[in-house]
Amino acid sequence: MTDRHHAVDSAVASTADDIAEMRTRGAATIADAAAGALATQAKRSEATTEAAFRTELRAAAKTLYETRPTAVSLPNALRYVLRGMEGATVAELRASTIDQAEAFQRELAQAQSKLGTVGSNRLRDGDVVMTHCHSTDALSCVEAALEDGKEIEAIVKETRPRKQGHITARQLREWGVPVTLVVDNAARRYLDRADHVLVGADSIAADGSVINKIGTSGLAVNARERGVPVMVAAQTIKLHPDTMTGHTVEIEMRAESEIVSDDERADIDDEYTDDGLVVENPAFDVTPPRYVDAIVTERGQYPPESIVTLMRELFGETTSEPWEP
Ligand SMILES: O=P(O)(O)OC[C@H]1O[C@H](OP(=O)(O)O)[C@H](O)[C@@H]1O
Repeated sequence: MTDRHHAVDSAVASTADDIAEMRTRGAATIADAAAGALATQAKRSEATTEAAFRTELRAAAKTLYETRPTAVSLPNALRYVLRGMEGATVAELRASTIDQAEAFQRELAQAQSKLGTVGSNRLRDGDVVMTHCHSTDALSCVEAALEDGKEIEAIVKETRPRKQGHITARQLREWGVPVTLVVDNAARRYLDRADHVLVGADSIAADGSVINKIGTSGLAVNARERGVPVMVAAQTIKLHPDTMTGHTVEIEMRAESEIVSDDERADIDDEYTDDGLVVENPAFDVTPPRYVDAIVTERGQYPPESIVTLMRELFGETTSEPWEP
């Protein structure tokens, strides 16, 4: 273990593990957990100098950052908290970091609720929404519509391989929403009954492309062909500032064991010695802006092509790694 790893609190390491293993998942939830972990690091730090405290917090941020690559809400959360780390003494640094993390978590919750209000204005009484994966931002739009007294129904895609659609279905049922759960391959057939496709996002690129759970792009193309509008619910924490300077968003490749067991693999091809059978498991895909009707944020709704103006306003032109001063 390096000194850097020694400095990272065990609670931070455990939060990082939870994110990597998807026990904590969903872009907004990951951001909230990461900010909370930095606050914990600040609270528990035994650093005696300002420099040591800063080093510890940056090491904690790096540990959290290295868990999953696609949802930009994670580095955006880390950057937000570390930028608020101010003071000339350890006590001041500790207090400012904790305050900033708590402010971040408060703003995250408020943003989601504001976004929900904006998104719910697009939903009419009696509408049917088709969902993909589980997005708290997308669900906040349904929740706000229900609070307005609108009746909403849902067609929920299962979302292989991890079946986050079950989480969506459970939440919607708790709210009393009639749910039809379908396998992913049934989506096109059920689009005939849908008034909206409603999904979240892990990252939004400067050109308005939406990076979300694998299968979103195919759904959006089918929805366009069927004339069903596609609404993406994404707080501004999902805007990916690096894409303004030409960077692309890394798509996470997850373990093949999420798709096939060892036995299933051996059943297909038991020749482990060659590379004849390759199993790939990308967690996300990219939906081009022309298939998206609106990106709904806490700052209002945007056509995807104009999201870059909001991105520039919020993040400026340049970015750095979250732990860089
Ligand atoms: O922030 P909220 O809207 O909750 O979720 C946003 C997105 O995060 C999820 O990723 P995963 O399940 O962590 O791979 C889904 O792709 C979902 O659309």
